[in-house]
Amino acid sequence: MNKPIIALDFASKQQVEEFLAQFSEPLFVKVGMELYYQEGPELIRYIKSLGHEIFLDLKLHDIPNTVESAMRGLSKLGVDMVNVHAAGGLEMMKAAKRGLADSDTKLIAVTQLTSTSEKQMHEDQWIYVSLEESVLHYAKRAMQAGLDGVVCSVLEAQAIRDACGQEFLRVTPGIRPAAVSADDQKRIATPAQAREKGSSHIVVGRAITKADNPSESYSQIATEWSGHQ
Ligand SMILES: O=c1ccn([C@@H]2O[C@H](COP(=O)(O)O)[C@@H](O)[C@H]2O)c(=O)[nH]1
Repeated sequence: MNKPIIALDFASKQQVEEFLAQFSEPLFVKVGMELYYQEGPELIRYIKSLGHEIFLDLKLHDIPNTVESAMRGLSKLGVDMVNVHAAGGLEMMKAAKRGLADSDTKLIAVTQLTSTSEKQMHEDQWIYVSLEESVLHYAKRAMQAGLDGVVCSVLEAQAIRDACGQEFLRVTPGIRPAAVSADDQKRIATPAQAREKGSSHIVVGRAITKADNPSESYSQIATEWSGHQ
């Protein structure tokens, strides 16, 4: 079972240091826009030096040439996973993959953000199919482009596994243990539901980072996710 991915949604390296000091084991962490835009590649090198795996969640979405060049730069960081928006299209996703050609970094595509409801998708994007159909369409395009998987919610993970196979990654944020607030997330599920419904990875931020005891919260989530309760 893959480790839960902890979203390090912090504003500074100091906050990251204080947070990571509470853990004694190697972790799988996610660095997103908030942290990377403030601390940059140096922070990635620091986290790697501690022995943690890294998902660099920058969600690239631009013309193919720009994305390919950006990915070529990111490939030098030696992170474990990066991503693009599937809405950027097949050619953009293929370009992103070309940019990573000389690295082992896995490339996944965001389908529909877990903060998006079906109603919002209709109103904001004018995509008039069901949310699951839209996510499945993006997943199939990502597979066609040669990507390693997608970011989706737990609610679509099983359908993607059925359509794209077990090896195609289903990385699922929007994870909320029972009784934890949904915040801005719309398509949420518990760690146990993620396991039952076919997620390959779960991404957890505030339920751990804002907990009174983050390492205890992490252990409880990891236990529920693994099914060894
Ligand atoms: O569809 C998506 C894609 C990325 N995210 C990111 O995951 C974490 C979730 O944080 P929580 O505090 O557990 O809600 C956050 O970094 C998002 O940028 C996502 O939520 N949904």
